[in-house]
Amino acid sequence: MAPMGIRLSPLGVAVFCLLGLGVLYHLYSGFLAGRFSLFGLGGEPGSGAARPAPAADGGTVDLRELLAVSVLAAARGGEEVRRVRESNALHEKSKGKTREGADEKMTSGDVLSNRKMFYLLKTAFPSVQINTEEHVDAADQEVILWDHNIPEDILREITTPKEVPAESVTVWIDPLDATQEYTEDLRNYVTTMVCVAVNGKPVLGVIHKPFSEYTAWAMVGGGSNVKARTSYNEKTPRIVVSRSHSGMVKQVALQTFGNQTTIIPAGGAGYKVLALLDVPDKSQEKADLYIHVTYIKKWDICAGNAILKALGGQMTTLRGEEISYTGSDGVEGGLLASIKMNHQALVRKLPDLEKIGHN
Ligand SMILES: Nc1ncnc2c1ncn2[C@@H]1O[C@H](COP(=O)(O)O)[C@@H](OP(=O)(O)O)[C@H]1O
Ligand SMILES: [Mg+2]
Repeated sequence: MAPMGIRLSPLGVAVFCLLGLGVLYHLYSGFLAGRFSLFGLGGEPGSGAARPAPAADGGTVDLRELLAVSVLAAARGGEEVRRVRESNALHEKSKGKTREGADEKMTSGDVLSNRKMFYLLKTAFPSVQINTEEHVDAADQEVILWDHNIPEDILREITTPKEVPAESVTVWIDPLDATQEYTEDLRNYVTTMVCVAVNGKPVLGVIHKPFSEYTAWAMVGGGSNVKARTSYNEKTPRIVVSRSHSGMVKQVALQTFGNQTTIIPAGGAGYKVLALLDVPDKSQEKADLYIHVTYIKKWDICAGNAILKALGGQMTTLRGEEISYTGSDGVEGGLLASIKMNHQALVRKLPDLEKIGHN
């Protein structure tokens, strides 16, 4: 007999215990951990407290938080890129040669931007795989803390957290796209980029222009701060192509679309994707298609691929194959990027890369 005459039936006690166990399981499976980090309980803004360590199994990450950190990382990296350019202390080096024999350049802008971007993302999300264009010097670590602030425009577009398993995530960083043009002081082509792939599919993309301080971001199935233009010329498209790794791209473009087609040579894969979109930056040229025929790396293209995909466009190899953003760094089959067009019809028009000898 319980106090005050309340009788506890054995069945009631059993149901109560089962409910209690259910609640404990829910807590243990990380539900609250995700919510706590979302509301900043993992570290008060500016307190210097790091995000709580992930669960032993890697736990989950919130893609909305990852987007906020990616936008911040692209901007912080961009500050380094600008500072180095303005101080004129580029310390230009060659990392080696491309397959076509061009110098693969690296500058202090690439190295310092890489350090900021990598450590900002790594400190906020220690359990995710990060692939970056430049070597990360472990002896030169920097703990850069995220203040857990999610910018207003992201909160407005993406109204709920999006949790995914940490082990499904691959982050790709390009700390300075268009390094060749950076060394030539062609500042408008330069971008910093972050991309997040989930199970190899590009899901988040950030492209930042350090010299005009414009940032485009998008999440597939989430939202974006950039959109497609209202119309594109599919018949005689203006085609944006590489100015420093062009290979046979002009011949391919003219052969496919005829001599009336305008070719726009430009630096940077990030810049060329922005050329397809409705970007307010006045110095940004506009094009209808982006074609690349030589070898290229995943950090150069993943952010653009994610943004195009989020806005209903596509980036594929020239044969129309999807690109998987896990595993190896390189992409062999060239690139075709389009939006508001019949992408597969464009693929059918293009000649086979093998037949044109790759470059
Ligand atoms: N054939 C090739 N081999 C290696 N990297 C290439 C390449 N073609 C393009 N890229 C890289 O892709 C990015 C865009 O190229 P482009 O400006 O020629 O369109 C540049 O990145 P980085 O500047 O980050 O090195 C460039 O180095
Ligand atoms: Mg690059």
